[in-house]
Amino acid sequence: MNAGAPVLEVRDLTKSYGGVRAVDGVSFDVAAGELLALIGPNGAGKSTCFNIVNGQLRPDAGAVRLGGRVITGLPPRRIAALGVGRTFQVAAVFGSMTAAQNVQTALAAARGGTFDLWRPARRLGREQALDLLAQTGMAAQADRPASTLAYGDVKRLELAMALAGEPRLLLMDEPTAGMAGTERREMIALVQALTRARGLAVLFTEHSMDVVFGHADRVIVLARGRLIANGGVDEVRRDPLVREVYLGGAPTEARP
Ligand SMILES: Nc1ncnc2c1ncn2[C@@H]1O[C@H](COP(=O)(O)OP(=O)(O)OP(=O)(O)O)[C@@H](O)[C@H]1O
Repeated sequence: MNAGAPVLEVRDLTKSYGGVRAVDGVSFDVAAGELLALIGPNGAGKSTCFNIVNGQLRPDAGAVRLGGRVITGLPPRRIAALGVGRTFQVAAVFGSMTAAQNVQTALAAARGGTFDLWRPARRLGREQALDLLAQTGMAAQADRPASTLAYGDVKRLELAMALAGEPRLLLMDEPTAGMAGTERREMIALVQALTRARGLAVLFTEHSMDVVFGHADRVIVLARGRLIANGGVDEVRRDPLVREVYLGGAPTEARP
């Protein structure tokens, strides 16, 4: 990695679906240890940006660099192996496996193998899995089948699984979706603590504005595929254009 280079550099990304320009000349960076929120109205282009960064979609133009290296157009598995993890709005875990076995599966996948419940190898990675579960507040749930876990715990498990790949960059689709009050605040505080402790770069989408403005280090705002703001929490919250198109507040001034 280049000394001082951001973990993620997105430059002039453009992607159209037929006549719809879903992402239009978008550029931003994410640094190590930074929690960056990507917000915008429905259809603004957030998922399209995520899918380009992790290789599920090819942009029409523009570049994505990870640690200074161009990764645009590489297949998703390759990009994951280079250190890009992702968690989804609807968690993807195996319900019949325990929490620990789910993390062991993720550890095995990160090493390019498979986890076999029925062979002696089933203890492989258990200690490391337990460590990751402890880091996400799930130590007491390690041996429970994932199907019996509370919703918030499934999201914590998914986070432990994402960390199994030792990502440098973690993309999180609405990490607190479906959670209320205290659980939501605890989840984002956990993500924030892991970001700091591991020097992770985290890019997350989120519809809860209390989560975004209470915890993000910086906020970028998309509207109809264009980046309309990029700055600190207070700066973005006060931005008249952001208020007009997204936050629903009265615009205080027009922009050229
Ligand atoms: N596969 C597709 N085919 C055609 N149009 C698409 C496709 N995927 C997305 N779009 C369009 O591209 C635009 C951006 O969509 P995208 O899903 O990236 O936005 P988003 O900000 O993630 O929205 P949401 O918050 O609703 O998930 C929208 O107008 C959407 O209808």
